[in-house]
Amino acid sequence: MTAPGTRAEAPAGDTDDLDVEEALALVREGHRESRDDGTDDGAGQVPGPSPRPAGERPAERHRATPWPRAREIAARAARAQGTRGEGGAAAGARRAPVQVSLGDALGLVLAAPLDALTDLPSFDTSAMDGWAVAGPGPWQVREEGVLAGHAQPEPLTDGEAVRIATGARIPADTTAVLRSEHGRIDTQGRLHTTLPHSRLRSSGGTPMLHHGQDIRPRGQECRSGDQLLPVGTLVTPAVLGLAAAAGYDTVTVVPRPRVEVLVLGDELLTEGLPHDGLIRDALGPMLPPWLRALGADVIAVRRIGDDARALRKAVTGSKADLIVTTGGTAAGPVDHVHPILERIGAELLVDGVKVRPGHPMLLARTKDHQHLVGLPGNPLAAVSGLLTLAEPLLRTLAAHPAPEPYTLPLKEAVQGHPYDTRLIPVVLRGDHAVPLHYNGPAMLRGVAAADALAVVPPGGARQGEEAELLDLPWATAGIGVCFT
Ligand SMILES: Nc1nc2c(c(=O)[nH]1)N[C@H]1C(S)=C(S)[C@@H](COP(=O)(O)OP(=O)(O)OC[C@H]3O[C@@H](n4cnc5c(N)ncnc54)[C@H](O)[C@@H]3O)O[C@H]1N2
Ligand code: MOO
Repeated sequence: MTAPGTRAEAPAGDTDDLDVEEALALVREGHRESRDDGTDDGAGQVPGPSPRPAGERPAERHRATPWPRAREIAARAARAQGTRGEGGAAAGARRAPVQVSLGDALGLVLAAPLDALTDLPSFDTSAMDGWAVAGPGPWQVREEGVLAGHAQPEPLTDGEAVRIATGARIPADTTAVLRSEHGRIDTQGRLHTTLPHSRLRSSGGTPMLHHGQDIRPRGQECRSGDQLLPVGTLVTPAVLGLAAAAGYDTVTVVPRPRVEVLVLGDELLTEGLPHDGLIRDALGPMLPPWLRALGADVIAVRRIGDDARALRKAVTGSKADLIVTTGGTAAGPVDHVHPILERIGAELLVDGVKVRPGHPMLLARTKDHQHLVGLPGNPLAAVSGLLTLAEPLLRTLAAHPAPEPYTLPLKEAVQGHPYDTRLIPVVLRGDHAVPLHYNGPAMLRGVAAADALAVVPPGGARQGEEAELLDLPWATAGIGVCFT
């Protein structure tokens, strides 16, 4: 299969390729070989297989969910709201549909069909600038012309013409519109057609325009009440245009899922250079726009530190449909996410995923109509959790269709994890996915230059092997479109 969009069509050696080369050079610089002890830091291509990856608790392997299954669970979890248990019937109590103005509807999904509120066009309309004519020519031309937006003009009588603009109302008894480039007015003020004979129909030896030519009849596109678009349609700029043309001021849509981000960790700085063991918070700036690109309304970003009580209060007090936490998912002394979830009686739907990076990610139902995705603190592991758990869940909540899966051959072999799926940042060049370096769990350098993440199955992938790709939102939709 080929990648969607223009990337696959880019001919080798064009300027797009230069951009990609620059990106590749950037992320390849300083390339080091992977360590062979299985604790690769990701600066090299990929780690070698490791029989027991560092830091993994033995019990975790039993609990961890295979990566494809984790995505399915996340996608279904939002549908099963109101029903305890992961499977839950699709009794999906989604939030009630809302009416929003056209200006606020972009990127949302129609919750009611878009039925025409009027005929389109709503009156017989001239398709061209020229003359409305009645009967065969030549025609006597009226003094007053008809412009778009004007009142209904007087009916024409046979042998009469009136100057008319594109979009203007057609006078009653008009037989055709003669385009301005196809007419000539003689010295007596009579209009003649200059159309070549082959374009004319003969009627009783008199040349005639085709009946109805260049007239858009009322209801040509739709009649009032016709369904223009079904429930589930994504509101694009074209849908906004159609809705406006069909008489809508507001549309009924599935509301944006409300998301609250809780950033955990006492070691995080929000400005300046890292110092004294403190580091910059990379997730606070990254997650809100990324979540918005996934269709969410980010209602709050809170910094909780490593304070268990504050975390509990923030979770239990949240009005969001989805709470996203960062860090604190592992088993360290200040990793509070699991204990808090247990204490508040949350139901763990996914507790660890067989994916690298990001295996400690989790998904819980905190209460009816509310879920929590726990992203690991390592930044690329957090990206992995975002795409594995948050993206499918938000997609269901927002009623967005699942993207069509697609694959591309890998330009280079990628070593795999022995048991787990790997997600590797890639750039898409021509019809190949080129794996990027700096793909370690704590690194964003690779993904910041990437177009997509390649899904590498347990055991790895050979050079030329087709790999499933998860597009990054800005690589397909453009930065201006998707962050509304
Ligand atoms: N005993 C175990 N230790 C660890 C395991 C494990 O299974 N058992 N898993 C390792 C893996 S894999 C990951 S990933 C991390 C996940 O850890 P947490 O989710 O608990 O995250 P933290 O410990 O809070 O942080 C990990 C790492 O990431 C840095 N961090 C945290 N938040 C941010 C942020 N907003 N911006 C930038 N960097 C952040 C943090 O300083 C740590 O360096 O656990 C392993 N350990
Ligand atoms: O391997 Mo972790 O899941 O460092 O990201």
